[in-house]
Amino acid sequence: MSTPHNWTTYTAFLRTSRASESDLKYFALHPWLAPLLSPGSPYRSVPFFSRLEKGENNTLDRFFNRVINTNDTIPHAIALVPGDEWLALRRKELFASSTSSPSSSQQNVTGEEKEQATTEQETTQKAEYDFILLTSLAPSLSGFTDTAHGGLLSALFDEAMGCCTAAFRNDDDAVQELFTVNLNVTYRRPVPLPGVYAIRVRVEKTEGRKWWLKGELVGGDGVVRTSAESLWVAARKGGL
Ligand SMILES: CCCCCCCCCCCCCC(=O)SCCNC(=O)CCNC(=O)[C@H](O)C(C)(C)COP(=O)(O)OP(=O)(O)OC[C@H]1O[C@@H](n2cnc3c(N)ncnc32)[C@H](O)[C@@H]1OP(=O)(O)O
Repeated sequence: MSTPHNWTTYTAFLRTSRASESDLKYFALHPWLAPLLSPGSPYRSVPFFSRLEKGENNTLDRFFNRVINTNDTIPHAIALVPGDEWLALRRKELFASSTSSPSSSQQNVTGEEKEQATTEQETTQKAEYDFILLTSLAPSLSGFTDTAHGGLLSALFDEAMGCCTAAFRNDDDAVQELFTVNLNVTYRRPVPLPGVYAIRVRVEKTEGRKWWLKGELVGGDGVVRTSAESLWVAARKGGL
């Protein structure tokens, strides 16, 4: 077991963490990932939160941080997140008309503010996706021969989407924890093993306690092999 990561809040974790040199070196070997990892990229490379050890007495994320955190399952995984400025603009965009705004200061965005946000978007580096998971998938994740198991792919989408929603919640947030209530995965093409893949996800819209997300998995050939749509619901205030 590795040393537990010393995180306090997810926002602080995103701001202060950097993906490990060994993971970065590994993914940099794949030329198709260069635009995402280069200094000019709109994304920052951070550790994949779910993969971090949370401590012997903390059972959070055990599936991701222990069971499939091995050389013959997922040897390498990192997350790419947009810069703070772009995330702030996306927050404004997503919660402008929603009652599930992540903080009271972001509620009731006026037309003028929307216009300002649009101008800011033109000057801030645009990120097409809200969260990207780069992952290597090793042979022991097979269902059919040398092919990733569909259930594993669903779990990867679920986790990437969960991390994506977490980035939009502020630490002092009125929004409660979010849960997947529906995850619809379309298996378009087999996902060969071993391989390196990007799972890129985006929040499509929010409405009250409900958040809709979309995602797709691609490899170096750019073919969308799997896609997913999900609905997340924020727990009622005061807990479940
Ligand atoms: C430090 C932080 C770390 C951050 C890192 C994060 C990484 C995390 C990664 C984690 C990744 C792992 C993630 C996982 O694996 S999460 C594990 C899998 N998910 C669950 O276990 C969730 C189980 N479900 C529940 O507990 C309840 O349903 C909750 C509490 C979520 C809502 O129950 P609640 O009683 O409060 O709400 P409601 O029933 O009134 O519904 C509310 C609204 O939603 C609509 N609705 C509901 N269901 C569906 C449906 N299926 N299709 C369409 N619509 C649906 C419903 O009609 C209603 O709409 P409206 O009538 O209001 O219009």
